Amino acid sequence: MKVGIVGSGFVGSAAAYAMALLGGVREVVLVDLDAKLARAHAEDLLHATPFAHPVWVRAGGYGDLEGARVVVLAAGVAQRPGETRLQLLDRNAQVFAQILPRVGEAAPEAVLLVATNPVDVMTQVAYRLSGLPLGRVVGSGTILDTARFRALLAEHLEVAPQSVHAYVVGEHGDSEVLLWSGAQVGGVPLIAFAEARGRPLTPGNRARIDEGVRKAAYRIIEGKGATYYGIGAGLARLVRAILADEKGVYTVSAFTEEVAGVREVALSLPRVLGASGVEATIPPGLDAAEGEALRQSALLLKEAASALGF
Ligand SMILES: NC(=O)C1=CN([C@@H]2O[C@H](COP(=O)(O)OP(=O)(O)OC[C@H]3O[C@@H](n4cnc5c(N)ncnc54)[C@H](O)[C@@H]3O)[C@@H](O)[C@H]2O)C=CC1
Ligand SMILES: CC(=O)C(=O)O
Repeated sequence: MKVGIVGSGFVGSAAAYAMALLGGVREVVLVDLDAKLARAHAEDLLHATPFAHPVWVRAGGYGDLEGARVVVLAAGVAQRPGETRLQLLDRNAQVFAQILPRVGEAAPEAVLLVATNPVDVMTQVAYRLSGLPLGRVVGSGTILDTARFRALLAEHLEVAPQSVHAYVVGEHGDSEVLLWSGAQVGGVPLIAFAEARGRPLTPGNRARIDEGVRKAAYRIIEGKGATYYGIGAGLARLVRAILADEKGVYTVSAFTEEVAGVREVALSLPRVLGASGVEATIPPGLDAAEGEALRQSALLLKEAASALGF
Protein backbone atom coordinates (compact mmCIF):
# COMPACT_ATOMS: atom_id res chain seq x y z
CA MET A 1 0.00 0.00 0.00
CA LYS A 2 1.26 3.39 -1.00
CA VAL A 3 1.78 6.40 1.28
CA GLY A 4 2.80 9.89 0.18
CA ILE A 5 4.67 12.37 2.36
CA VAL A 6 4.63 16.02 1.29
CA GLY A 7 7.37 17.86 3.16
CA SER A 8 10.30 15.57 3.74
CA GLY A 9 12.28 17.55 6.28
CA PHE A 10 12.89 16.34 9.83
CA VAL A 11 9.30 15.25 10.47
CA GLY A 12 8.51 13.79 7.04
CA SER A 13 11.74 11.79 6.86
CA ALA A 14 11.42 10.56 10.48
CA ALA A 15 7.88 9.39 9.68
CA ALA A 16 9.16 7.49 6.62
CA TYR A 17 11.89 5.89 8.73
CA ALA A 18 9.36 4.82 11.37
CA MET A 19 7.10 3.38 8.63
CA ALA A 20 10.01 1.29 7.33
CA LEU A 21 10.65 -0.04 10.86
CA LEU A 22 6.98 -0.61 11.70
CA GLY A 23 5.90 -2.18 8.39
CA GLY A 24 2.46 -2.40 6.81
CA VAL A 25 3.41 -0.03 3.98
CA ARG A 26 4.61 -1.14 0.53
CA GLU A 27 5.73 2.14 -1.00
CA VAL A 28 6.57 5.60 0.36
CA VAL A 29 6.87 8.60 -1.96
CA LEU A 30 8.66 11.69 -0.64
CA VAL A 31 7.68 15.04 -2.20
CA ASP A 32 9.38 18.31 -1.25
CA LEU A 33 9.96 21.76 -2.68
CA ASP A 34 13.61 20.88 -2.20
CA ALA A 35 13.77 17.92 -4.59
CA LYS A 36 17.42 17.29 -3.80
CA LEU A 37 16.60 16.88 -0.10
CA ALA A 38 13.76 14.46 -0.90
CA ARG A 39 16.05 12.39 -3.15
CA ALA A 40 18.79 12.28 -0.50
CA HIS A 41 16.37 11.14 2.23
CA ALA A 42 14.81 8.54 -0.07
CA GLU A 43 18.19 7.08 -0.94
CA ASP A 44 19.29 6.97 2.72
CA LEU A 45 15.95 5.50 3.89
CA LEU A 46 15.99 2.80 1.22
CA HIS A 47 19.23 1.53 2.76
CA ALA A 48 17.43 0.94 6.07
CA THR A 49 14.82 -1.35 4.50
CA PRO A 50 16.96 -4.55 4.30
CA PHE A 51 17.15 -4.33 8.13
CA ALA A 52 13.44 -3.66 8.51
CA HIS A 53 10.48 -4.19 6.18
CA PRO A 54 10.42 -4.37 2.38
CA VAL A 55 9.24 -0.82 1.77
CA TRP A 56 10.12 0.89 -1.50
CA VAL A 57 11.09 4.46 -0.60
CA ARG A 58 11.52 6.95 -3.43
CA ALA A 59 11.36 10.67 -4.13
CA GLY A 60 8.86 12.01 -6.63
CA GLY A 61 6.57 14.79 -7.77
CA TYR A 62 2.87 15.26 -7.05
CA GLY A 63 1.93 12.97 -9.94
CA ASP A 64 3.72 10.12 -8.14
CA LEU A 65 1.16 10.34 -5.31
CA GLU A 66 -1.41 8.69 -7.58
CA GLY A 67 -2.99 5.72 -5.80
CA ALA A 68 -1.71 6.72 -2.33
CA ARG A 69 -4.10 5.62 0.43
CA VAL A 70 -2.68 8.17 2.88
CA VAL A 71 -0.84 11.43 2.23
CA VAL A 72 1.05 12.88 5.21
CA LEU A 73 1.36 16.68 5.11
CA ALA A 74 4.52 17.81 6.93
CA ALA A 75 5.48 20.72 4.68
CA GLY A 76 6.06 24.25 5.87
CA VAL A 77 8.02 26.07 8.51
CA ALA A 78 8.73 24.83 12.03
CA GLN A 79 9.13 26.72 15.30
CA ARG A 80 12.35 28.48 16.10
CA PRO A 81 13.45 28.45 19.78
CA GLY A 82 10.87 30.29 21.90
CA GLU A 83 8.27 30.53 19.10
CA THR A 84 4.74 29.12 19.70
CA ARG A 85 3.05 26.82 17.21
CA LEU A 86 0.29 29.37 16.54
CA GLN A 87 2.88 31.89 15.35
CA LEU A 88 3.46 29.66 12.29
CA LEU A 89 -0.11 29.90 11.11
CA ASP A 90 0.00 32.52 8.36
CA ARG A 91 3.11 31.10 6.69
CA ASN A 92 1.92 27.49 6.78
CA ALA A 93 -1.59 28.32 5.59
CA GLN A 94 0.03 29.78 2.46
CA VAL A 95 2.02 26.58 1.97
CA PHE A 96 -1.18 24.50 2.25
CA ALA A 97 -2.93 26.73 -0.29
CA GLN A 98 -0.17 25.76 -2.74
CA ILE A 99 0.04 22.05 -2.06
CA LEU A 100 -3.56 20.95 -1.38
CA PRO A 101 -4.92 21.35 -4.93
CA ARG A 102 -1.97 19.34 -6.25
CA VAL A 103 -2.42 16.57 -3.68
CA GLY A 104 -6.17 16.51 -4.36
CA GLU A 105 -5.63 16.16 -8.10
CA ALA A 106 -3.07 13.36 -7.77
CA ALA A 107 -4.62 11.35 -4.92
CA PRO A 108 -8.33 12.20 -4.65
CA GLU A 109 -9.10 9.05 -2.65
CA ALA A 110 -6.39 9.50 -0.01
CA VAL A 111 -6.87 10.20 3.68
CA LEU A 112 -4.93 13.39 4.48
CA LEU A 113 -2.85 13.17 7.66
CA VAL A 114 -1.76 16.64 8.75
CA ALA A 115 1.37 17.14 10.88
CA THR A 116 2.29 20.74 10.00
CA ASN A 117 1.86 23.17 12.90
CA PRO A 118 -0.25 24.63 14.32
CA VAL A 119 -1.68 21.23 13.54
CA ASP A 120 -5.28 21.80 14.68
CA VAL A 121 -5.80 24.97 12.67
CA MET A 122 -3.90 23.44 9.73
CA THR A 123 -6.31 20.48 9.89
CA GLN A 124 -9.20 22.95 9.66
CA VAL A 125 -7.46 24.74 6.76
CA ALA A 126 -6.92 21.40 4.98
CA TYR A 127 -10.53 20.37 5.58
CA ARG A 128 -11.90 23.61 4.13
CA LEU A 129 -9.49 23.81 1.19
CA SER A 130 -9.69 20.16 0.17
CA GLY A 131 -13.49 19.85 0.20
CA LEU A 132 -13.06 16.27 1.45
CA PRO A 133 -15.53 14.58 3.81
CA LEU A 134 -14.84 15.47 7.43
CA GLY A 135 -13.29 12.14 8.48
CA ARG A 136 -10.81 12.07 5.59
CA VAL A 137 -8.79 15.01 6.99
CA VAL A 138 -7.04 13.89 10.16
CA GLY A 139 -4.53 15.89 12.19
CA SER A 140 -1.87 14.17 14.28
CA GLY A 141 -3.23 16.45 17.01
CA THR A 142 -2.36 15.41 20.55
CA ILE A 143 -1.14 11.93 19.66
CA LEU A 144 2.34 13.13 20.59
CA ASP A 145 1.19 14.81 23.82
CA THR A 146 -0.70 11.66 24.79
CA ALA A 147 2.50 9.67 24.17
CA ARG A 148 4.51 12.14 26.26
CA PHE A 149 1.94 11.94 29.10
CA ARG A 150 2.03 8.13 29.04
CA ALA A 151 5.82 8.02 28.88
CA LEU A 152 6.25 10.35 31.87
CA LEU A 153 3.58 8.57 33.94
CA ALA A 154 5.18 5.23 33.07
CA GLU A 155 8.60 6.52 34.12
CA HIS A 156 7.22 7.78 37.43
CA LEU A 157 5.29 4.58 38.15
CA GLU A 158 8.01 2.25 36.86
CA VAL A 159 5.66 0.43 34.49
CA ALA A 160 5.56 -0.01 30.71
CA PRO A 161 3.96 2.95 28.89
CA GLN A 162 1.77 0.43 27.03
CA SER A 163 -0.02 -0.28 30.35
CA VAL A 164 -0.87 3.39 30.89
CA HIS A 165 -4.21 4.57 29.51
CA ALA A 166 -4.17 8.34 29.75
CA TYR A 167 -5.11 10.95 27.17
CA VAL A 168 -4.37 14.55 26.25
CA VAL A 169 -7.13 16.40 24.35
CA GLY A 170 -7.75 19.87 22.92
CA GLU A 171 -5.03 21.86 21.19
CA HIS A 172 -1.67 20.35 20.29
CA GLY A 173 -0.10 23.31 22.01
CA ASP A 174 0.02 25.42 25.12
CA SER A 175 -3.70 25.10 25.99
CA GLU A 176 -3.80 21.29 25.76
CA VAL A 177 -5.72 19.40 28.47
CA LEU A 178 -4.21 16.46 30.34
CA LEU A 179 -7.03 14.16 31.45
CA TRP A 180 -5.90 13.10 34.91
CA SER A 181 -9.39 12.27 36.18
CA GLY A 182 -10.04 9.32 33.86
CA ALA A 183 -6.48 7.98 33.60
CA GLN A 184 -5.97 4.31 34.39
CA VAL A 185 -3.05 1.90 34.65
CA GLY A 186 -3.81 -1.75 34.01
CA GLY A 187 -7.50 -1.08 34.54
CA VAL A 188 -6.90 0.58 37.96
CA PRO A 189 -7.60 4.31 38.46
CA LEU A 190 -4.30 6.21 38.22
CA ILE A 191 -4.18 7.63 41.76
CA ALA A 192 -5.00 4.26 43.35
CA PHE A 193 -2.42 2.53 41.18
CA ALA A 194 0.23 5.09 42.14
CA GLU A 195 -0.48 4.60 45.86
CA ALA A 196 -0.39 0.81 45.56
CA ARG A 197 2.88 0.98 43.64
CA GLY A 198 4.42 3.15 46.35
CA ARG A 199 4.92 6.01 43.86
CA PRO A 200 2.20 8.51 44.85
CA LEU A 201 1.30 11.38 42.55
CA THR A 202 1.90 14.34 44.86
CA PRO A 203 0.94 17.84 43.62
CA GLY A 204 4.66 18.35 42.91
CA ASN A 205 4.85 15.19 40.80
CA ARG A 206 1.74 16.18 38.88
CA ALA A 207 3.08 19.66 38.20
CA ARG A 208 6.39 18.21 36.99
CA ILE A 209 4.63 15.78 34.62
CA ASP A 210 2.29 18.51 33.33
CA GLU A 211 5.25 20.75 32.58
CA GLY A 212 7.13 17.83 31.02
CA VAL A 213 4.29 17.24 28.56
CA ARG A 214 3.23 20.83 27.85
CA LYS A 215 6.71 22.29 27.44
CA ALA A 216 8.49 19.32 25.82
CA ALA A 217 8.64 20.83 22.35
CA TYR A 218 10.15 24.11 23.60
CA ARG A 219 12.88 22.24 25.48
CA ILE A 220 13.73 19.89 22.61
CA ILE A 221 13.77 22.69 20.02
CA GLU A 222 16.03 24.74 22.30
CA GLY A 223 18.39 21.76 22.55
CA LYS A 224 18.49 20.39 18.99
CA GLY A 225 16.47 22.68 16.75
CA ALA A 226 13.50 20.39 16.01
CA THR A 227 11.43 17.46 17.32
CA TYR A 228 10.92 14.50 15.03
CA TYR A 229 11.41 11.00 16.52
CA GLY A 230 8.25 11.15 18.65
CA ILE A 231 6.00 12.55 15.94
CA GLY A 232 7.62 10.32 13.29
CA ALA A 233 6.69 7.22 15.30
CA GLY A 234 3.21 8.61 15.97
CA LEU A 235 2.55 9.32 12.30
CA ALA A 236 3.71 5.83 11.31
CA ARG A 237 1.35 4.36 13.92
CA LEU A 238 -1.60 6.40 12.57
CA VAL A 239 -0.77 5.41 8.98
CA ARG A 240 -0.78 1.75 9.97
CA ALA A 241 -4.12 2.17 11.77
CA ILE A 242 -5.66 3.63 8.60
CA LEU A 243 -4.11 1.15 6.15
CA ALA A 244 -5.05 -1.85 8.30
CA ASP A 245 -8.56 -0.48 9.04
CA GLU A 246 -7.70 -1.02 12.70
CA LYS A 247 -10.48 0.94 14.45
CA GLY A 248 -7.98 1.92 17.14
CA VAL A 249 -8.76 4.88 19.42
CA TYR A 250 -6.32 7.79 19.10
CA THR A 251 -6.37 11.41 20.19
CA VAL A 252 -6.29 12.90 16.71
CA SER A 253 -7.52 16.24 15.45
CA ALA A 254 -10.49 16.67 13.14
CA PHE A 255 -13.05 19.33 12.30
CA THR A 256 -15.77 18.90 14.93
CA GLU A 257 -19.31 20.24 14.76
CA GLU A 258 -19.47 21.07 18.47
CA VAL A 259 -17.24 20.57 21.47
CA ALA A 260 -17.70 21.98 25.00
CA GLY A 261 -20.22 24.45 23.59
CA VAL A 262 -17.89 25.68 20.81
CA ARG A 263 -19.06 25.06 17.25
CA GLU A 264 -17.04 24.13 14.16
CA VAL A 265 -13.49 23.80 15.39
CA ALA A 266 -10.69 21.28 14.79
CA LEU A 267 -9.03 19.83 17.89
CA SER A 268 -8.16 16.49 19.40
CA LEU A 269 -10.58 14.12 21.09
CA PRO A 270 -10.46 10.32 21.31
CA ARG A 271 -11.46 9.13 17.84
CA VAL A 272 -11.84 5.75 16.14
CA LEU A 273 -9.48 5.52 13.17
CA GLY A 274 -10.06 3.17 10.26
CA ALA A 275 -9.68 2.89 6.49
CA SER A 276 -11.79 5.98 5.82
CA GLY A 277 -10.03 8.10 8.46
CA VAL A 278 -11.96 9.28 11.52
CA GLU A 279 -14.96 6.97 11.85
CA ALA A 280 -16.29 8.11 15.24
CA THR A 281 -15.57 10.63 17.97
CA ILE A 282 -16.00 9.59 21.59
CA PRO A 283 -16.60 12.41 24.10
CA PRO A 284 -14.13 11.78 26.95
CA GLY A 285 -15.11 11.70 30.63
CA LEU A 286 -14.08 15.07 32.10
CA ASP A 287 -14.21 16.63 35.55
CA ALA A 288 -15.37 20.26 35.82
CA ALA A 289 -11.87 21.76 35.54
CA GLU A 290 -10.99 19.60 32.52
CA GLY A 291 -14.29 20.51 30.84
CA GLU A 292 -13.61 24.22 31.28
CA ALA A 293 -9.99 23.84 30.08
CA LEU A 294 -11.23 22.01 26.96
CA ARG A 295 -13.69 24.83 26.30
CA GLN A 296 -10.93 27.44 26.60
CA SER A 297 -8.69 25.42 24.27
CA ALA A 298 -11.52 25.12 21.71
CA LEU A 299 -12.25 28.87 21.91
CA LEU A 300 -8.59 29.73 21.31
CA LEU A 301 -8.39 27.47 18.24
CA LYS A 302 -11.70 28.72 16.90
CA GLU A 303 -10.47 32.31 17.19
CA ALA A 304 -7.19 31.50 15.40
CA ALA A 305 -9.01 29.76 12.52
CA SER A 306 -11.65 32.51 12.26
CA ALA A 307 -8.99 35.24 12.14
CA LEU A 308 -7.57 33.49 9.09
CA GLY A 309 -11.00 33.19 7.45
CA PHE A 310 -11.39 29.43 8.00
N1 LIG B 1 2.23 17.73 14.75
C1 LIG B 1 3.30 17.57 15.52
O1 LIG B 1 3.20 16.95 16.58
C2 LIG B 1 4.59 18.14 15.08
C3 LIG B 1 4.59 19.00 14.03
N2 LIG B 1 5.75 19.55 13.60
C4 LIG B 1 5.62 20.48 12.49
O2 LIG B 1 5.93 19.81 11.26
C5 LIG B 1 6.33 20.78 10.29
C6 LIG B 1 7.65 20.35 9.65
O3 LIG B 1 8.67 20.39 10.62
P1 LIG B 1 10.16 19.94 10.25
O4 LIG B 1 10.13 18.71 9.43
O5 LIG B 1 10.94 19.99 11.49
O6 LIG B 1 10.60 21.17 9.30
P2 LIG B 1 11.63 21.11 8.08
O7 LIG B 1 11.95 22.52 7.78
O8 LIG B 1 12.73 20.16 8.40
O9 LIG B 1 10.76 20.46 6.90
C7 LIG B 1 9.75 21.14 6.25
C8 LIG B 1 9.87 20.81 4.79
O10 LIG B 1 8.77 21.40 4.10
C9 LIG B 1 9.25 21.73 2.80
N3 LIG B 1 8.35 22.69 2.18
C10 LIG B 1 8.17 23.99 2.49
N4 LIG B 1 7.28 24.56 1.67
C11 LIG B 1 6.88 23.59 0.81
C12 LIG B 1 5.97 23.56 -0.28
N5 LIG B 1 5.28 24.64 -0.66
N6 LIG B 1 5.82 22.39 -0.93
C13 LIG B 1 6.51 21.28 -0.56
N7 LIG B 1 7.39 21.26 0.44
C14 LIG B 1 7.56 22.39 1.14
C15 LIG B 1 10.64 22.29 3.04
O11 LIG B 1 11.43 22.27 1.87
C16 LIG B 1 11.16 21.36 4.13
O12 LIG B 1 11.93 20.30 3.62
C17 LIG B 1 6.44 22.11 11.07
O13 LIG B 1 5.28 22.88 10.87
C18 LIG B 1 6.55 21.66 12.51
O14 LIG B 1 6.16 22.65 13.43
C19 LIG B 1 6.95 19.24 14.16
C20 LIG B 1 7.01 18.33 15.20
C21 LIG B 1 5.81 17.75 15.79
C1 LIG C 1 7.07 20.71 17.54
C2 LIG C 1 5.90 20.11 18.14
O1 LIG C 1 4.79 20.41 17.81
C3 LIG C 1 6.10 19.13 19.18
O2 LIG C 1 7.16 18.51 19.30
O3 LIG C 1 5.16 18.94 19.98
